[in-house]
Amino acid sequence: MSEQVQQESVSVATGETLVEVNDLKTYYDEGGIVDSNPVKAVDGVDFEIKRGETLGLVGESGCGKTTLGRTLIQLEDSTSGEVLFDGTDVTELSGKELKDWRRNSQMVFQDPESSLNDRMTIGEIVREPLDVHDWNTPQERRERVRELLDVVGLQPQHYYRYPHQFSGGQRQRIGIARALALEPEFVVLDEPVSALDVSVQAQILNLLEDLQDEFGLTYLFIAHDLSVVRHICDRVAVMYLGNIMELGDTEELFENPKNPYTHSLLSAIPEPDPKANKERITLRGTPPSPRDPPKGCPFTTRCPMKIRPEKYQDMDSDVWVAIEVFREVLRERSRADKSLTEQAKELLGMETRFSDIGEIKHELFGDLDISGEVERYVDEAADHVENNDEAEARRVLREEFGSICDYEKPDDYVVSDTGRVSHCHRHKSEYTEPDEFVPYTER
Ligand SMILES: Nc1ncnc2c1ncn2[C@@H]1O[C@H](COP(=O)(O)OP(=O)(O)OP(=O)(O)O)[C@@H](O)[C@H]1O
Repeated sequence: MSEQVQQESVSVATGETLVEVNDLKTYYDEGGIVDSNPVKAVDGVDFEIKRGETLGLVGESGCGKTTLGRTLIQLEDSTSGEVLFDGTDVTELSGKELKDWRRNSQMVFQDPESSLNDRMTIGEIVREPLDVHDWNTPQERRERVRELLDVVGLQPQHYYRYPHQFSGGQRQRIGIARALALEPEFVVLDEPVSALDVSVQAQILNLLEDLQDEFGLTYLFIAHDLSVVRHICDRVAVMYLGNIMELGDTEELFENPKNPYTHSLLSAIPEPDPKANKERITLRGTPPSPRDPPKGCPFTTRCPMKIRPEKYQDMDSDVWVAIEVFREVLRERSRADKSLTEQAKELLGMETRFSDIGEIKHELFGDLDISGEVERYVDEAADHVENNDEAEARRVLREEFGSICDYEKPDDYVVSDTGRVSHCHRHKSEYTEPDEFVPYTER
């Protein structure tokens, strides 16, 4: 490690807020398609990142993690809301102010294979941000690059080599050196080790931890590998369909998840001890389209702990699950694009692949003992489907079987002494808490 870089290392007052995010939304509106809804990639999130901490961001593919990371550092324009860095709303910055601020926050990408320009030498790649920001003299820039190569464990003579001459782990070191060139305070690490061999992953994670201590960096660590997150993050945010469902201290959250979605996500981790008798929640179906998310809780269509309407509190779990699946099937059908042929067949009153609702009903309810009342609503919905009015079918079922989870967005509830928050109606005093509730699918 060079002298100069060591002198530049900083001590940070951990615990203070560096980034404050208020009701942030990032929608992608591709335009062009008439009446198409925007993709609500980030749909109203509130949280803070403390100076010097590593905040993990986890969730299934497509839930909005990368978009959120990119929006925080203004690589993506937000639709509304605030991103305050040290109190300044960076969504309001433009021109020179934005360019100056950008030095402060950088990103390391998942795939070191494609994120480095193969036609540039390593020296040029790492120097580029210094050139863009006209940092000091050309001589000092070259010096700085050599220091940075040293800092990330590469050799000064690598300056004139090209990315293809390096292994995946080394290329990620180059990406990290480049991100650190302008001495940022905040770095978004977007799946920084997912593309690497397991043996190399540990080296890069150690490097990131050392650099954090050395330079007082604050990280947003995006990942879908939960064991990596557990190892490296101080706190974790669990994201689903553009929302943060739970956020809190890593160990606490892994040991005792409070939100039904966190429960489901964690129960999917393979148990190292095969004898351990861990409950496994299998999530039904796929997340809804971010163009048309549920009106109430984002997780309502798949939640194994969904609140039932008062009237159906004592309903058999199998019947409840069948109704939920039936509703899901109808939603899925409305999502599937009907081909022009199918639309034509429908207009001509011919059979289409969308007309097998009787079979679906039989599959779901055939073996169950359902009450006359439930049967009436299911039949009514099926009739609407047969008459090509799927929207009406969904409405009938929503009105009868819908609950607060379908109609109202939950608040964020503080669920532990350390300030963990969870986004779920079950934290209201009148309902059973998620961690005391046996999922319907487990009964
Ligand atoms: N530039 C874009 N234009 C339109 N839609 C986009 C764009 N980028 C992302 N999306 C959509 O926004 C949603 C969130 O995507 P994002 O990449 O942020 O999710 P992610 O959680 O990072 O996924 P992954 O883990 O697969 O990287 C997805 O539905 C995605 O298809």
